[in-house]
Parts: sequence; C-alpha cells; structure tokens
Amino acid sequence: MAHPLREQQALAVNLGSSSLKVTGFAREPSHSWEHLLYRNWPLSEADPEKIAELLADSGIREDQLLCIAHRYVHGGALLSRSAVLDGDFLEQLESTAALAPLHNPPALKWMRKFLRLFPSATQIAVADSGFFADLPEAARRYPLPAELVIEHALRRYGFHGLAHGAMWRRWCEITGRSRGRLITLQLGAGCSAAAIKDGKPLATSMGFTPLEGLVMGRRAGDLDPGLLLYLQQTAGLEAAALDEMLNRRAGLMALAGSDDMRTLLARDDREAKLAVDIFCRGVRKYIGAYLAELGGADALIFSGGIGEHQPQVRAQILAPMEPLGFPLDAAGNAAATSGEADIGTAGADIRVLPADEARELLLSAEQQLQGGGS
Ligand SMILES: Nc1ncnc2c1ncn2[C@@H]1O[C@H](COP(=O)(O)OP(=O)(O)O)[C@@H](O)[C@H]1O
Ligand SMILES: CC(=O)OP(=O)(O)O
Ligand SMILES: [Mg+2]
Repeated sequence: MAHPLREQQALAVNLGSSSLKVTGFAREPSHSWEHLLYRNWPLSEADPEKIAELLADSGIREDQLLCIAHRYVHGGALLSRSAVLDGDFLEQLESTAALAPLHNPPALKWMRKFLRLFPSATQIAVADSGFFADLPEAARRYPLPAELVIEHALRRYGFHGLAHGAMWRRWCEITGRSRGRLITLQLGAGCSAAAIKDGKPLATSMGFTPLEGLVMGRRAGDLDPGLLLYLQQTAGLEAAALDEMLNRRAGLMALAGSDDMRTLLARDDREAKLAVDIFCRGVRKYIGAYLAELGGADALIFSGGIGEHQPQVRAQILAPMEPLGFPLDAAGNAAATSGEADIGTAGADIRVLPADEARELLLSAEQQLQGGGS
C-alpha cells in the first residue's frame, strides 16, 4: 500500500499573458512536494476537457488534492496576498480586470473552469504582486499628488513576484546563503527586473500595472507619459485604442512584427536586430540602476522563456557591462539553453535559474491553508 502522504497531491495553475502552465505535485514521505507533472499550453490551445483528461491520466484525483493554487496578477489595493477562491474573491477580482487586461480576465475564466472541474477541491488564489507588498515606500510611491495617490491606491505594486521570489529562494538553496544582493531578471512574454537584498525586494521595474519597465513581447515598457497625452489629445486616440496599443501592439511586436524572441533571433533583417538591441538595452538600463541601488550585486539571475533559453540575448545584455564585473563564461552561456546553469566566469555569480513559480504558488497556498496568509 502506498504511504498515505504520497497520496497527497496539489495543483498549481499559472496563467501568463502567453500561456497556461499547470503543475501537479505529490507529497513525499519526507513532507516535501515533488513535481508529478508539468504542462505548458499556449493560451489559444488550452482546453479544459483535455486538461482534465491529462490530469486524470497522470493519476491526479480530486479526493487527494490538498489544494489547487491559482496565480492572479493584479488584485488592486484590496487583494494583495492569497485568499480562498470563493464568490466574493471572484467578484473582487472582476472589479480589477482593467488593471491587468492581459491577465485578470483569462485568469478569472480559468479559475471558474477549475472550480467546475474540481468542485470539491480547496482552491486558493495567490497574488503575483505579494512578494512586493512591502516594497520600501521610496520605491513604491509615485511622485503624484497625495489625494490622487490615496483615492486611487496609486503605487508600484510590482508583478512576477512569484518568479523573483522563486529565484531568490533557489539561489539561497544552491549557495547555502541566506543573505546577499541579487538582481533578478524575469524575461518571458512579460519582462521585469528586481533588486533584492537579504530576501527583501528593494525595487522592481513593473509598477501600478504590468505595463511599466522593460520592453516586452507586446508591451512597450517605460514611455514618456507626455507621448500618451499627445496621442490622446492631438492624434485622437481614445482610451480603448490606447489600451489596445499599449497591451497588445507595442514592444517587440511593434518593432519587428513578432512577439517571439525565437523568431526575431532567427531573422537577419534590420528590424529584428533593432528590436533585440532595444530589448537588451532596456534590460541593461535596469541592471545598471539596480547595481547602483544595491551598491553592487552578489549575483545576477536570468529566468523566463527568454532568460532561460536564449544565450544570445543574455550575452548581448551583458557584453558592454563586462568592465563592471560581470564577465560571462562564453561557452557555458552558449550551452545553457534549458535548466539551471552557472554562466559567470572569474568569480562572477551569473546564473540561469528557471523560476519555479508553481512551487511558490503552492507554498503560499499552504500558508493560507494553515491560517497564515502570505
Ligand atoms: N526556447 C524557448 N521556449 C519557450 N519560449 C521561449 C524560448 N525562447 C524564447 N522564448 C520566449 O519566451 C516567451 C515565453 O516566456 P514565458 O516565461 O514562458 O511566458 P509567460 O509570460 O507566458 O509565462 C515566448 O514569447 C518567447 O518569446
Ligand atoms: C505579470 C506578467 O506580465 O506576467 P507574464 O509574463 O506571465 O505575462
Ligand atoms: Mg510567466
């Protein structure tokens, strides 16, 4: 007979702007959670019936599920941590859909599908911004009038918190350290950077919404706000058109007609090269800012679809920075196309650490179940 603890299972559901990632876990007798299955569907191909079939075939059983942990990106001022996924929560999340139009509406849709697929399982929603909830005031405050800041809860929320938190956790596990200054780079469909000191984030590039910061697949990142005023007042773009442009038609897509870094790197034309160049300059700008903020860094960590799989992008980001003390091991970097890798040379700690967002989801959900929230 199987050990009863082995029978305990959990699911993590990670809705990103380009994909739906489902991870199944089984609890080992040692109490640690081990991955049982992992699947990543492009959002357009994710189908609840097929997911249910895959989970059943993989031995996932509803009566064995401790919980299903869902990622939600933006809960506004009222939802900033984890919570049981009930009617009240769904209603609240619905009211903040406009804050993360690429994420919240599909996340709500998939939460409802999972509630239908697993009606008796405990389902927990975990905030992607939770890691940044206690950003220092100077890092989270926008220099805008106080009455507006208060009325509309304007602050830097920060996103990809599961990813940045996972990179910090893994770096500590590997190095045996619990203190240090990290610059973590989550480069996927959405992209962000964070400065972390002793496990606490000091700064991050995403802001009030996931539009700020780095150039992304379909988002521009930092822009002059005057440009948006001009487009609205002089060029006649209405709010809906601006929203559509900023969330779906900007970034790499606008620069070179594709939001997929693989496609751009395989091309040899001027537009594709310019897009990659602008992308890399943006990441470098934040690394520079965070080196200054942290007073140097003990390690630089890459993650996300691009950060994990694209040595050329990592090399292009770091090449001009070599005199600052971040020399890449060229061969090690070139060979690092999936999984963890140590890619620095001459004592520089530069790593690829695929962020285990699913584990972070599960750990936060467990904390919520134990009454601690997170
Ligand atoms: N080998 C690769 N496999 C998957 N994605 C890759 C690869 N190389 C580059 N990418 C880029 O990573 C992006 C997806 O990153 P990911 O972190 O999975 O996205 P999401 O934001 O949906 O979680 C793709 O849009 C693509 O541009
Ligand atoms: C917050 C965000 O942009 O997430 P993703 O990269 O998964 O789309
Ligand atoms: Mg993601």
